Order: sequence, then structure tokens, then C-alpha cells
Amino acid sequence: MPAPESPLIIALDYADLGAALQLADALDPARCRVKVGKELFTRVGPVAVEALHRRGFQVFLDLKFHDIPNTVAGAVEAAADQGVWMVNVHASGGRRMMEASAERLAKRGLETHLIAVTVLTSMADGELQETGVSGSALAQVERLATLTLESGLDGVVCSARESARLRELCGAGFLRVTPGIRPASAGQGDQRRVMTPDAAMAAGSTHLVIGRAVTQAADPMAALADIERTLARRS
Ligand SMILES: O=c1ccn([C@@H]2O[C@H](COP(=O)(O)O)[C@@H](O)[C@H]2O)c(=O)[nH]1
Repeated sequence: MPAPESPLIIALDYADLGAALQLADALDPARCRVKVGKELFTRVGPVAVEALHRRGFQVFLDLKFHDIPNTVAGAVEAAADQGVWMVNVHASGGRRMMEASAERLAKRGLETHLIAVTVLTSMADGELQETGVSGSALAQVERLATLTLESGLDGVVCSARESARLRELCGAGFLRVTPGIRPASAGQGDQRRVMTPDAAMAAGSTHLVIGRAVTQAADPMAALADIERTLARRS
């Protein structure tokens, strides 16, 4: 299956495999990728990834590993052994953790993209400061993205609000995978640093992660088609 040109990654945040596959079966693996996150993976395990691979999807395994270097490198290797397209760690786990993970993949010649979460898109400046970070979310994202680049990873998870700055800081080839995408008509829910799909692309995001705007829509496929139309108008 050739890689989709689309930047869209649909987050299959479901509590059971049946619901996730029901949506996956309505999606076209030539037109989007899918994301398996903590809820589905904790309930179902690698079976979810296998079922999506059988359907031809490239899978982003979004487990955001955060632990000591040896443990995270082992988990990243285990994800890559499942053949996932992308896996991630928390950049706040530090340089040695990220380097160990990137080196583990390189040593085995595994082509899974490895990226790092900078600051969760659900956090605004005030909430971040409660955790002991004194500057703004943007300053922390810049710091962690630079560390991620220096540690040899392929890109970051950030908000689309930071995409333009990170393209400048880390180069166009450094992936900017952005959740917190909200069509103009959608509520922000628990997300804080949000952007619309077209604004996110204009800002320089390389990939857009979209969950509830599609999965919780009354008609998920119509919601997705609307997003695709918005993006097509840009090109
Ligand atoms: O900073 C982050 C990192 C990961 N996510 C994940 O993306 C989706 C977003 O879902 P929506 O329903 O579109 O809000 C979800 O799976 C998160 O775990 C994120 O939102 N922010």
C-alpha cells in the first residue's frame, strides 16, 4: 500500500476494537493514516495494530513513552517490531532517553518514525506553570523541539500554533504532528492550544491528528469529507 499523501491521521480513541474497526472500515487507507492511543491499546493490545495493518493502514502508535532510557528504548523497539509507521516518547524524558530510543531503531535498521511530545495540546501557559515550568508553552515547546532534534528523532508532537516557529527553528524536514485540530464549528473540549485544519496546514503542520471532530460526529464520514474539502480548497 503506497503511503497516503494526505496529512490526516484519524485518532481511533475507542474503548473496543469493534467500534474502532467500524470506523476504519469506512475510511480509505489511501486517504488517511490512523492513530492507536492509550485507551484502545490498553484495552485490546497489539491486536488493534494488526487488524489495522491487515486493512492497509499506516498506524501511528501514540503511547507517549516516558521512563528511563533502557525501558523506553525497549518499548520503542517493540512498537517498531509491530511494523508501526510512527511511535512517540515524551521529550521531557530527556536527551539520553531519546538518543537511546533513536539508536535502538537505527541499530536494527527499523524505519518507524520516532517523534517526541513537547507540551500536550491540552495545556495552556497557566497549567504548564503549575508543573514547575516557568516560561510560556511556546518557549517550552521550542526548548524540547530543539532537544528532540539534537537527540536524532524525526520530529515532534506540538500544537499547530507552534508549527511555523518550529519549521523555522528545526527545519522543514522535521515533522510537526499536530493534535488539537478543531473545525471552526467544533468546541475545543479539553484541548487548549487549538487550530482549524486549514489554518494548521497554513502554519506549517506536516500532519494533523483528528479525533473527536470525526469520531464523535453524528456522521463521521461527512465530518471527514468536510475537512478534506477545506484542505483541498487550499491547494
Ligand atoms: O499533545 C497531544 C498529544 C496527543 N494528543 C492525542 O491526539 C488526539 C486528539 O484527539 P481530539 O479528539 O481530536 O482532541 C487524542 O488521541 C490525544 O490523545 C493530543 O490531543 N495532544
